[in-house]
Amino acid sequence: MTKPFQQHYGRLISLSMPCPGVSPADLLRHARGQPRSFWESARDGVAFAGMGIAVELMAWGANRFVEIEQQARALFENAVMLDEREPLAAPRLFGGFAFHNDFVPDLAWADFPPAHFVLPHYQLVRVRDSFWLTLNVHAPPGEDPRALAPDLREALLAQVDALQSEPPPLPPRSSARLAYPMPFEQWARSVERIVRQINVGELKKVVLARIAEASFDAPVDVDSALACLAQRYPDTYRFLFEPRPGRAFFGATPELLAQVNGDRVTTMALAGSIRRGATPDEDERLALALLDSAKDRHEHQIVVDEVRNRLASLTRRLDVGATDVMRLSNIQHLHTPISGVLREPRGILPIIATLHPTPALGGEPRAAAMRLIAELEPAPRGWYAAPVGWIDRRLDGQFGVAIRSAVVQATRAWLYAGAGIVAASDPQREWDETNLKFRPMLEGLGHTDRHGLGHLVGTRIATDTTDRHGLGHTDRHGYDGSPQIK
Ligand SMILES: C=C(O[C@H]1C=CC=C(C(=O)O)[C@@H]1O)C(=O)O
Repeated sequence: MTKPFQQHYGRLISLSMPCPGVSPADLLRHARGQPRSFWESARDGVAFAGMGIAVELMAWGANRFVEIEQQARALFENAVMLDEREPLAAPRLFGGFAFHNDFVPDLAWADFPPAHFVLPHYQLVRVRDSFWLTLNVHAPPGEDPRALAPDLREALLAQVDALQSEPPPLPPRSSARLAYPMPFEQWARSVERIVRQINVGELKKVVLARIAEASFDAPVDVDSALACLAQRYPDTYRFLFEPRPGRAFFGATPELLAQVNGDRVTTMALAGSIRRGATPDEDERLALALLDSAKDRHEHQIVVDEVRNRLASLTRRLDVGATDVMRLSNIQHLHTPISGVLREPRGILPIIATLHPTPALGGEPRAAAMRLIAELEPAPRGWYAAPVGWIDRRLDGQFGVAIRSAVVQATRAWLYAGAGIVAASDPQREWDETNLKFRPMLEGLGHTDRHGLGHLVGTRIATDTTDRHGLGHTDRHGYDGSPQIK
């Protein structure tokens, strides 16, 4: 595998230099009209943006995780770093996977193969207050990489210069026309069918999703949408994958699928939801109701148990933290942090392959839930609810679960939202919950917030099942925009 790949592509060479004053958002604006990628992590203050494509990796079918791993290994094995000053500026692949193993791209997803990663030609990283630009190229086979260094440095300097100029203005936004192709009656029938199958013991849980279709008079302005999501949903992972101009998948997900750094793995269970309150008191009452809800606890515990089971044989230590409430502007979720030490560190991809889809997005048992999802959902999920993120040279990386997301084709966008169905689910409540989950992307796309919750910025309150006094923190830190309390 390694050899043919390298013969075909030559050898990867990377060079970085500081790029003061140019943010990842600026790079994206300069890169309009080219392939673009973006990742901003909720918790560690690091953001990446990519422009152009130096290398792309693709794979199909159930084996797509292994094939991307092999291709990434081959790409990075003999890579030459001409500069090693800022580790986060080292080359990184950005991309993601389709939800279903047998996904065949169609309609909305025409430009999204079942697995697709790009190494950007130019890659910018923000690390706290500093900015680094990296140039990734392939030396033709046989070429001495170091001999190319002076030319590459010159090209990189010219790019830093170009990026330091004013980015082009954002176009005016046009308002969305919305359509929801699945009528409530169909949703209700599907929920009832899942509940029946749960009641006869065939299943424990299935996550059912639906779509909102938005159309605009002008091309969808992803840059403004990402800026709005960063402001309104700071406690999320924001991502953009735009392999062709105007063909984009983007979102602001609160859910980390996995992060691997050497032998450390971090993940979470996120399932069980309730709305935000209109006042701090109501908000707190709702958080307590969520923690007390047998239905939501059960829905959540299925995810915790399954993540624990799947990671058990891969880890020599696994810590499941206390369940707390994650608060986002639109919704509150039950959340359990999970972390561990891997027996055999082999990077992020085997972990992703093991975890995807967790019962927060698929169901339990997995195979039966996946069959039912394919049968009941009229349109394919594409990359919705699947892993999206980045892979570094060591094959470590960070992947979110691509929920609170939309796929864009020029003037149209398809938004996705799902809800976990368990025995005690009520069709109307689950439908309302998906409406709450559509809200971030609708806001991002310029649809106004009619529910007046604009003042509630993402916070998290610390609680556990036995000791709820952590809820008191909201009084002191509540609605002031602080990204996280813990
Ligand atoms: C499937 C989605 O959310 C998942 C993540 C958090 C809470 C969920 C729930 O309560 O149903 C879902 O499992 C979605 O946002 O489309």
